[in-house]
Amino acid sequence: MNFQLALDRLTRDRCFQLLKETEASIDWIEVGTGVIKEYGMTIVRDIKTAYPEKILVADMKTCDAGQHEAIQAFEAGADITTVMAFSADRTITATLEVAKDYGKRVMVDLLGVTDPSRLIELQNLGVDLISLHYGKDMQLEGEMKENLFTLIDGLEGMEVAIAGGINQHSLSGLLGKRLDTIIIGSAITAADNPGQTANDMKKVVKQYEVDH
Ligand SMILES: O=C(CO)[C@H](O)[C@H](O)COP(=O)(O)O
Repeated sequence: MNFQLALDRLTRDRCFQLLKETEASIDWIEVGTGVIKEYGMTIVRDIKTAYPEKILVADMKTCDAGQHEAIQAFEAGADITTVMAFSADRTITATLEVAKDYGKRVMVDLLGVTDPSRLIELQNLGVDLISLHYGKDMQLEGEMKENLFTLIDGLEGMEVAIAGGINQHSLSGLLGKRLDTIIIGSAITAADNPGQTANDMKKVVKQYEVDH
């Protein structure tokens, strides 16, 4: 299972400091949407240059102009760019076409999607990587709900990531689910000791994998 660190609502210096502290525990680095809005594609480029061996996810949250934004992300060194599932099909296929040209990937963010039939449509469009997402603002109403998983009931042939307020307490409840990537942001980035927290959370995942 991949462990993805989401860098959100942080300064550039703090992003690099956090990466230094957590790099041994993380597999994928996500440059968060707000960080990209603040610093542009330069920070995606600079993080990829500093950590070329890590898979870099540019959380572009594209919802239109798919071709243009996918080119921006991949030219900056992203390995994966994100697109919103509610976008027009043409937006999604445009990003997939660019990803194919670059030999890169698209992660489709399911934020706001409640109808499982959209998953079938996405699969038919050629999507092979999705993220279940319980949004930052939704988190103000409580923790991620179990019904998020009904979207992927019986789904095969797609890699699944999950994000949304996952912390040390909720992590273990996710480990039995069919997940390929666990995305963790503030539980690590706002921790007193981010390096230790990332290490502890990664250990829980690794131990689960050894036991199952
Ligand atoms: O995409 C995001 C917000 O839109 C975040 O990257 C994702 O929610 C993970 O961060 P956190 O663990 O703090 O919720």
